[in-house]
This record gives sequence, C-alpha cells and structure tokens, in this order.
Amino acid sequence: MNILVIGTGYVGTTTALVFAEMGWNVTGLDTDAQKIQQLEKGVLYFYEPGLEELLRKHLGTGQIRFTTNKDKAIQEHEAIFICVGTPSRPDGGADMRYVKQVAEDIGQTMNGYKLVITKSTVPVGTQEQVTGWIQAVQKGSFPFDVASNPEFLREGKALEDALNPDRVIIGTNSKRAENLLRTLYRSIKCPIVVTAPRTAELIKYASNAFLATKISYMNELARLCDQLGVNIIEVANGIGLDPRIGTSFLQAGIGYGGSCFPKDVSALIFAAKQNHIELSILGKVVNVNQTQPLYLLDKARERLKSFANKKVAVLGLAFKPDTDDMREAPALRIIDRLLSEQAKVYAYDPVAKLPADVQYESVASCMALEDAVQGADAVFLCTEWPVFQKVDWTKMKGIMNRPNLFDGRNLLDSDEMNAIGFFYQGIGYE
Ligand SMILES: NC(=O)c1ccc[n+]([C@@H]2O[C@H](COP(=O)([O-])OP(=O)(O)OC[C@H]3O[C@@H](n4cnc5c(N)ncnc54)[C@H](O)[C@@H]3O)[C@@H](O)[C@H]2O)c1
Ligand SMILES: O=c1ccn([C@@H]2O[C@H](COP(=O)(O)OP(=O)(O)O[C@H]3O[C@H](CO)[C@@H](O)[C@H](O)[C@H]3O)[C@@H](O)[C@H]2O)c(=O)[nH]1
Repeated sequence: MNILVIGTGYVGTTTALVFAEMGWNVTGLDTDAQKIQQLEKGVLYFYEPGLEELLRKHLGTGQIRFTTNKDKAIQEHEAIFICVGTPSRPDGGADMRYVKQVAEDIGQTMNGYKLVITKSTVPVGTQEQVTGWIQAVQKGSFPFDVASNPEFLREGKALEDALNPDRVIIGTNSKRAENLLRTLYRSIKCPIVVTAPRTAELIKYASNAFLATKISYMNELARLCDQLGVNIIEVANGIGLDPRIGTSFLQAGIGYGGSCFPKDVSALIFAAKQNHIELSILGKVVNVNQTQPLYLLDKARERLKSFANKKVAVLGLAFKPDTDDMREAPALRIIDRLLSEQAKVYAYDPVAKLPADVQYESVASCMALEDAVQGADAVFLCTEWPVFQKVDWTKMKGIMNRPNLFDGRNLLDSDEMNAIGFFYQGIGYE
C-alpha cells in the first residue's frame, strides 16, 4: 500500500518519515512549493532533532518523495493521511478550511478506493463532515472510508514519540479501514485502540486539555507556594510518586504555549459551548495560563521597581526546548509587556528566532548568550534549554549590571544561584 501524507508541517513530515522508516513507500504533498523544494533537497525547514537525518536517509533509499502535484498524488495512493493545520478561529473554534479543501481535492480526483485518515486534530463530528465533503464533489461513485487517527507526538521529541507511541487510536466503524490501518501500523509495538470516530476525535482533545489542566493546577499551586515559603519542585516530586498522579507534567513555570495546547483547549471549550455544556474547569485553566507570564513579571517589577530603561535579557524564546516553534510562546507575552513598560530587551535562543513582526523591531536579537546578558539589570529565563544549566553563571553575574535572575522554568538551582550572589526568583521556588 502506498501512503500519501497531505501537509508536510511538523506532523506531516514526521508521519511521512516514520512510515518510510517502517518500510512503506511514502509521498509528502504540500501546497507550499518552497517547503517541498527544501524537503526534496534533504533540508528540514524547521528544527526537530533527528528528523533531517532520517529525511536524507529515506531520500537515499527512495522510500520517500515530495510533490505539489495533488491530482497525480491522490490518484496514485490508496492510503491518504490528512496532516494539515487546524488553527484557532477568532471565536476559539477550530478553523477547518484546510481539511475541507483537502477533502474536496480527494473527492474531485479519486479514481478508486481511498482510505482517508485524519491525523490533524479535528473537532468531534469531523469524520462525518469529511465523508460529506468528499461525497458532495465526487465525480464517480468510488468507495472510500474516512478514519480518525489522532497524533500525540510532542515537538522536540517528534521522532521518538511517533516511533514509540503510548497508543495508536483508530476511529472507524469500517472493518476494511481498521484492517488497513492495523497493517500500516503493524511494526509499532503499543496498544491499538479501535473506537468510534467521534470517540477518537474527543480522545485527542481530552488528552491535551487534561495535560494543560495539570500544568495550570501546578502553576496556581506554585503561587500559593511562594506565599507559604514552600518549594513547588519538592511538592511535585512528593505528589508525583503516587502513580494515580504520575510524575510528568507537574513542572510549574510561565505556562504552556505551542501550537497545540492553547488552540486545542479553546476548541474544546468552544465545542462544549455549542452543545450547551460549560467546561468551567478548562476556563480556569486558560485563565491561569494567560496570567502566568505576568505573574513572573509582577515579581520582577517588585524587585526592580520599574522596567523603564532597564536592560533585560530574555533567554529562551521557543515555547519549549528542542524546537524553534514560536507559536504561542510565553516568552512573547513577557517581551510584549517588557516593551510596553519601556524596558530595553535583549533576546537570545539557541535556535528560535523572534517573529518578524514590527512590534519586535526594537528587541536586540543576540547571537550569543553573553551579548544579551552583558550589562543587564535582569535576566528572564523563559525556555528550559539544558544548555542554560551549563552556563558559567559566576561569569554572567560579573558582566551584569545588577544580578537579578527570574527563572520562568525553575531550571537553575536556587541555592547555587544565591551562593553566586544572584537575587533568584523562580515560580513557587526561590
Ligand atoms: N505540531 C504538533 O506537535 C502536533 C502534534 C499533534 C497533532 N498536531 C495537529 O496536526 C495538525 C498539523 O499540525 P502541524 O503543526 O504539523 O501544522 P503545520 O502548520 O506545521 O503544517 C501544516 C501544513 O499543511 C500544509 N497545507 C495546508 N493546506 C494544504 C492543502 N490544501 N494541501 C496540502 N498541504 C496543505 C501547509 O502548507 C503546512 O505545510 C494540526 O491539526 C495540529 O493540531 C500537531
Ligand atoms: O510540566 C510541564 C510540561 C509542559 N509544560 C509546557 O507545556 C507546553 C507544551 O509542552 P509539550 O506537551 O511537551 O509540547 P507539545 O509539542 O505542545 O505537545 C503537546 O501537544 C501536542 C499537539 O497536540 C500533542 O500531540 C502532545 O501529546 C502534547 O504533549 C510547553 O510550553 C511546556 O513548556 C509545562 O509548563 N510544564
């Protein structure tokens, strides 16, 4: 069976490469000719550890190829994964225009049986919608199935997650689709959950919203820790050892960002509202997350009195380490506020760059961490890049104007930083 992956972003490129690694012949299709040209040359146009090596390997084995020719690609492949974006609309719902476009492309062009698999994160009911969109434009009466197969990979660990998933969710009522998907995933060792399409669609949103809830809970608890003089890291360790709670996603910080949690939580709240259900807990999760970067800023303002004309180094821009993805990065909320309060902002990230928006023109983007820290009145640490732990902080203190360190990810050791002579403030940790 030949596999077509439509949309060669983070998920599509990873999916294509993982199926190539499993021995399938895969084609990646995108409307963006520049991305396709780069991928054809073996160049990954975003930062994701391990992916470029795999891309080069499978361009070499001939198991992967890329194209912008959608008609030919749709006709030549039986299994079609939809991996296009589903960004937030202004009302919070998921923007389905790219999925609809792909469904119509498939409907208009198909020339035989197609298994259409939605890997994009899509609202409950999408499987039925995609079926309808395909049927509405079909020229011949070719059979097809639409299945839901949500993706759970994390950026920065995309390859590792996609090759070793905790589970594969297959949402279908068709035995033919189920068997084909079981065949496609036959070399993956993990539980395969076959369920109704609507259930599969909700499992994806429910997972992300649950993880976001864990984070906001810890972030709110961290604010209490600051008042009580309790260390949130120790609290997280203590509660996490209960397997009913688990050790992961208990890290307090300046909040979650990225292309998934913010948009998916808001899409779930929106979908619930449409069904006359208020997911009130998730409303609070969003609220805590939106105020969390400002919480650290408030702590810093207390210390500095005012940000006006202060030199502030922002270390780490990406929403998490090992990615250059700046979508919904909490560092941007910090920078926006610092700029509005007339601070002089110097930014450094090992790989990520600030968006080319006019509002960031006054930010100095530094090539080296030292350039950002030199003469600074305060450092804000916004991404827990491991390399920041290896920095010679004694030396950094020596080149700063005032040794104030606001650690938005609780990455550094507060005792060590205090011993060096820093004023150190983390989140629920000092
Ligand atoms: N990024 C992640 O870590 C992640 C993880 C799991 C699930 N998801 C979900 O997967 C989906 C894709 O996310 P992403 O981050 O890879 O998005 P992305 O924005 O990086 O990539 C989407 C790609 O689709 C292409 N595209 C748009 N319309 C097209 C069309 N009609 N035909 C062909 N290509 C088209 C775009 O040019 C782009 O390259 C989203 O629904 C997202 O919520 C993302
Ligand atoms: O204890 C924690 C864990 C994470 N985060 C933050 O949460 C955000 C998201 O992190 P993570 O989940 O690791 O990255 P994503 O790549 O956004 O992955 C999430 O979103 C994807 C897209 O839907 C899903 O596929 C993944 O399963 C889900 O983890 C980042 O800003 C992290 O800094 C915390 O603040 N504290």
